[in-house]
Amino acid sequence: MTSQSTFSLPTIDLSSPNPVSIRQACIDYGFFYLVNHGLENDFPKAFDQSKRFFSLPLQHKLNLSYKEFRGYIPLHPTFALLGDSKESFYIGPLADSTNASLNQWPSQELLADWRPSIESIYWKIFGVGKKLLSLIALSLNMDEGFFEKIGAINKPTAFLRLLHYPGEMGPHEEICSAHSDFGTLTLLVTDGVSGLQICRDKLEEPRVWEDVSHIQGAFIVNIGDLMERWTNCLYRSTMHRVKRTGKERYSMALFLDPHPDCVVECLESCCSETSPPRFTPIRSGDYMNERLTNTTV
Ligand SMILES: O=C(O)CCC(=O)C(=O)O
Ligand SMILES: [Fe+2]
Repeated sequence: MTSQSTFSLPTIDLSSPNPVSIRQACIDYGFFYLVNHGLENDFPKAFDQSKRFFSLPLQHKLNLSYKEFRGYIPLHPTFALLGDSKESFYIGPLADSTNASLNQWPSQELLADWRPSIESIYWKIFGVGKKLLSLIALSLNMDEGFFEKIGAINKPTAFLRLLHYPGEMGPHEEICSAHSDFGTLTLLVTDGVSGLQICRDKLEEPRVWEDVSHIQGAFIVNIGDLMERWTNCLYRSTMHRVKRTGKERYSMALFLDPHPDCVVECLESCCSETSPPRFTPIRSGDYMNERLTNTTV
């Protein structure tokens, strides 16, 4: 596998957004930096909270072990066949009154004020994602409220994933294996330690991996597989991974996923007689369950 380092993703400025630039970034890369989103000062606080959690003794973390797609996944769990060197903690949809109780939280005695801090960052990132999704609708020549109307965002099913890569030098080159994200859109923040790479052409052999450099205070946004389906592959869900550097690393990602009952089918503006829909319509919940159940990432 080769890798190039002279590479820069497009930058979208949320304080003066231009749907044409968003469209181009999604067509060319499926990845872009998002700046001037207003959360720059929240990132260090969010990482402090993440470090507090991952610094807990293992047994406390294991008491919150992953179930129903929520909770703690330790280093090298048995299902991580690919041997990723990371531990993670998932927080599921907060607005969903039936399922919010499935979330697992460390007790107030163990980590005072952790839950409200994490809930606060969840909602703040969610707000940015919602704004971005209305711009993405405009970039596709749809009404700005389109995704909200069809249930892609109004009953949010967003998952927040806190990640910690301890920096141990294991046998694998990848500490987060190559994958594409499943849902609509992902907003990622890293602590600046390098390692994130994208592969712009997943069919090319051998794969060419390009380093995504860090921009202080920026989100790294990427298109997910369901958005690729909605847009008939006009917008790309680009494969990415984290390469081992031997350095400890923290990141966090908010995955915006449609409501389970939302049917994902080719957008009117993305198909024509000469470019018919490539995918059959699918209920988001069925698609996500299948992908989440079979994932090793
Ligand atoms: O840690 C990173 O920078 C990437 C994480 C990622 O791609 C994911 O959680 O889907
Ligand atoms: Fe990802």
